Amino acid sequence: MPEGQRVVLITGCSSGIGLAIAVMLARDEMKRYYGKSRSINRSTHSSSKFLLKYFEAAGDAYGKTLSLLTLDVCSDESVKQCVDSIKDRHIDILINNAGVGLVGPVEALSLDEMKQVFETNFYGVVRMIKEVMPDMKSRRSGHIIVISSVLGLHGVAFNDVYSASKFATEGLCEGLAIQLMNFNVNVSMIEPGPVNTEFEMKLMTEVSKKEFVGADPETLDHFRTCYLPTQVNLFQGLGQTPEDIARCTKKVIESPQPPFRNLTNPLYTPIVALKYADETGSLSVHTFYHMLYNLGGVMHVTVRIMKFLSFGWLRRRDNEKLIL
Ligand SMILES: NC(=O)C1=CN([C@@H]2O[C@H](COP(=O)(O)OP(=O)(O)OC[C@H]3O[C@@H](n4cnc5c(N)ncnc54)[C@H](OP(=O)(O)O)[C@@H]3O)[C@@H](O)[C@H]2O)C=CC1
Ligand SMILES: CC1=C(/C=C/C(C)=C/C=C/C(C)=C/C=O)C(C)(C)CCC1
Repeated sequence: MPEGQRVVLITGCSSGIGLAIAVMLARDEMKRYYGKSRSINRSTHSSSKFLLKYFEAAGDAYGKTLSLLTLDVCSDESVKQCVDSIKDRHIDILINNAGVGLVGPVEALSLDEMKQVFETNFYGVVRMIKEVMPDMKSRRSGHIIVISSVLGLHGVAFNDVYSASKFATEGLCEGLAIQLMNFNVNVSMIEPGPVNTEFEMKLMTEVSKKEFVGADPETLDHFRTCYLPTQVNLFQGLGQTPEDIARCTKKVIESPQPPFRNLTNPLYTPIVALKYADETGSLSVHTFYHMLYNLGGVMHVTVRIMKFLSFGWLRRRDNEKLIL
């Protein structure tokens, strides 16, 4: 690896945001990054299909500034093997991106499903950090990045467990960010709203297969006729691309003083701000209730309201360029 290059380990690169970040860093025109990306983790995945997509996206960066490793963030052994396989275990930037979603009424979800979400989204991050952080501390240099979510900052109906896993990760990292300042190690959260990746498709496929036994008919009706159409409209109306998130992540990596919190979607910022505008929580709970149950059927109106609200917000931010 040439002098001055920084080693980046990104988890969950077979698709979406992880793949976009890996490709963007590997193609850095100044060749400042050498990427180690986690590849195939499960037998359910068609590895040849994935590799084809990966090679296509990486182009001639593959093998030069990008290579693939196998990693399952749910396995202690796999995490250790992956980090051990890197020369001198030297990782400058760890990007925790691997994650899974879960939607549906809580009473109809099994504890096993919930544990799997925490195993990946929370303990997966804990495992990676435990393996990489001690070396960063002793070198007194490093950057830990987590692809969190706006759902790590506020709850959304029927996303309760996914949101809880991201809140847990935010709590973990907020504490670490403070401790690690003594060791010159930075911690940054990237907090996207909806992003158009396979994530939503995977959720919708799961939903179509489930009967949600245990939920009463009224709740199930709210889920199917209010929530799901709202989610679809929101992804269409406000969804960012994985490349948008990759650009934001690269900007955070390259910042001399990387911020801890990084919302990626200015259109979504007012939604998050509601929570902080009223410390009792009533403002956000009541607003979300009305947006879902009274305006859900006309979600395009809600999206317009969100764009309108963010317009005032954006005028105060001189570096954003947005077409509404
Ligand atoms: N899409 C969205 O709207 C948003 C996504 N996020 C977050 O962004 C991150 C990336 O999601 P996104 O790109 O959208 O979704 P994708 O489903 O496209 O990508 C998720 C990636 O995580 C990998 N992964 C899942 N489980 C494991 C595991 N046990 N070990 C290693 N890798 C694993 C998947 O690999 P494989 O398929 O092989 O299992 C896949 O590469 C997630 O943390 C998600 O929570 C945050 C906000 C919004
Ligand atoms: C229903 C509903 C909402 C839905 C938000 C959603 C569905 C966000 C999804 C974010 C994702 C998928 C993040 C991934 O990490 C709003 C806008 C808060 C307004 C109130 C009603």
